[in-house]
Amino acid sequence: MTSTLLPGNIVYGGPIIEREAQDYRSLGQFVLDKYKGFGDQTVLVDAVSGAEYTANFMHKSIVRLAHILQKLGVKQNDVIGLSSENSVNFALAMFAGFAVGATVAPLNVTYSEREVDHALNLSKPKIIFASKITIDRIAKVASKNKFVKGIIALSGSSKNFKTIYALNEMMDNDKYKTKPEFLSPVSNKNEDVALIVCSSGTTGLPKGVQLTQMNLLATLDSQIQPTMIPMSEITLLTVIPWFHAFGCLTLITTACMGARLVYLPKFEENLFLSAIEKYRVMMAFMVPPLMVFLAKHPIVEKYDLSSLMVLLCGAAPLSRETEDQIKERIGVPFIRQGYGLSESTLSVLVQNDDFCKPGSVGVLKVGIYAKVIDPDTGKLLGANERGELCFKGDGIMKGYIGDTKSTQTAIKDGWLHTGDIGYYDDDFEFFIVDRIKELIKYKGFQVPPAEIEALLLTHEKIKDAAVIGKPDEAAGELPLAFVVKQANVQLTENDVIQFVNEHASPAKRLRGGVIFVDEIPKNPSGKILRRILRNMLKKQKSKL
Ligand SMILES: Nc1ncnc2c1ncn2[C@@H]1O[C@H](COP(=O)(O)OP(=O)(O)OP(=O)(O)O)[C@@H](O)[C@H]1O
Ligand SMILES: O=C(O)[C@H]1CSC(c2nc3ccc(O)cc3s2)=N1
Ligand SMILES: [Mg+2]
Repeated sequence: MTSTLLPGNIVYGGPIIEREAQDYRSLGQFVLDKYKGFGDQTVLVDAVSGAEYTANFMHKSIVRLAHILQKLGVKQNDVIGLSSENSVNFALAMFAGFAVGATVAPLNVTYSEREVDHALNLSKPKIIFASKITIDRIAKVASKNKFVKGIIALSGSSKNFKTIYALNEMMDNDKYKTKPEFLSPVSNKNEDVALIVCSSGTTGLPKGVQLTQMNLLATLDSQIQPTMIPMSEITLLTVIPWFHAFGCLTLITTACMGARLVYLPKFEENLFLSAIEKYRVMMAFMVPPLMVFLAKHPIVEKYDLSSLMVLLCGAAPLSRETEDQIKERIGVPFIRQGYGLSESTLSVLVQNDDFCKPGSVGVLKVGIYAKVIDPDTGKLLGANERGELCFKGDGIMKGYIGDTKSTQTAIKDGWLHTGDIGYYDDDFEFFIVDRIKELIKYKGFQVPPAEIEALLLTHEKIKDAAVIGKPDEAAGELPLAFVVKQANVQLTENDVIQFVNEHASPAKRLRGGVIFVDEIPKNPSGKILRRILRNMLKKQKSKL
């Protein structure tokens, strides 16, 4: 599939050839029918317990839970919160929510009480599913928010809320005896919101991104394309949290494709590697910190990772050097980088066999339009010109919940303005430079921190790195690096500064200095938390 250039420098990924999901009455019905069709195939594997779940089991359990939700009074377009680590119950709760036509709002499990309160007040769920690691916090915050009527414990329990139901009791209780089938209500596909995902909160407070039934169904149609190997024979691995758009959408798409998805509730070095070995994983969903781990960590050598055919990486910048190191070290034949946002449902750009230049994020997916504009003047730019990336298409969100102002800034004439700077080359292959908000301004030069970070990661004594702008009266900002050393190595500030001087243009030199740290703060989807680094810098300065 090759992109085409439309009048006015608009690039188009081509039409979706086969419509299937979009013609369904609802997302919930589509998932139910798919699971039913996959019969006794194993579709989910818990890599910690080793438990395996068939599509029949999923179908039966979703039908039962959907009936239970109805008996608890959940109606079409009611909102259901979902706060859990990756687990089979997460999947059941979400798909049962879809089955009754509810809006599912996954919540980040690492949120503090204050953040949970913010997120709940965006989506205002009537019922919340919570697991043992989050239920106390959820219950406490829910008890202060009248719109929450009940909590369903996926595991664990809490005394902080009066109406708590235990999932396993309800699933076994005869009182809830149900029919073997469930008919999902017909949805108003362009209006009804299926999912509210929270954006990562990299640039401010997380926003509640509303994805409609159509956003999801059309995205499924663009994903479900014939593959060389039947999907039923493909084993995938994911550790990306399902509460995040990337994790959540990959769960939904793999469920509808009938692949075997091995999941981990959280990242643990040995478990991640042993799961690949044990289940002969062919494809894994990755974020850059996981890629750096595969490229650099000594224990990787102890495992047989020869089954790995494809690594799919997104959510933050991945350098070509890391890509090369992985290819060399473990011989994974294909690394496919993609680019997406919570606001775009899943990725809008992804590499394929024909378009996979090192460091690129690939080409437009079918159904997606793109344009690059000058962020200051709004002027349309052409090939090889850097500017703000904007996207249009069926996956673009309906808007941010309860925030018309931000929605109007983000979507203009149907175009999603991403806040990311990038360009496409003569083959319409895209490259991300950095976020507009994160560019360092040194004497009028725009310095992308991601580029210096990628360079630092090539240094064999550097385990991890992050770069920010240090405020400076004369120059505006000076690039400053936070560096994590590899274990037991000698490395000085001057070594790092010299290394960058040798390999980068003058504006990128680390004139702001180097700070050695034990760890780079990142969120669960692998994004560097620059706010925390800026605060660390401020504190250091006030100590001096
Ligand atoms: N392959 C990639 N390379 C570089 N950046 C990427 C890639 N994929 C995603 N991103 C970044 O992730 C962003 C989308 O992430 P997400 O929707 O999770 O929230 P966020 O933008 O980090 O947070 P918030 O919008 O709340 O500030 C994109 O705008 C882009 O900056
Ligand atoms: O579509 C794919 O094959 C994979 C390759 S990487 C990818 C995505 N990356 C992101 C990043 C942020 C986000 O909100 C969604 C996605 S999907 N999708
Ligand atoms: Mg964003």
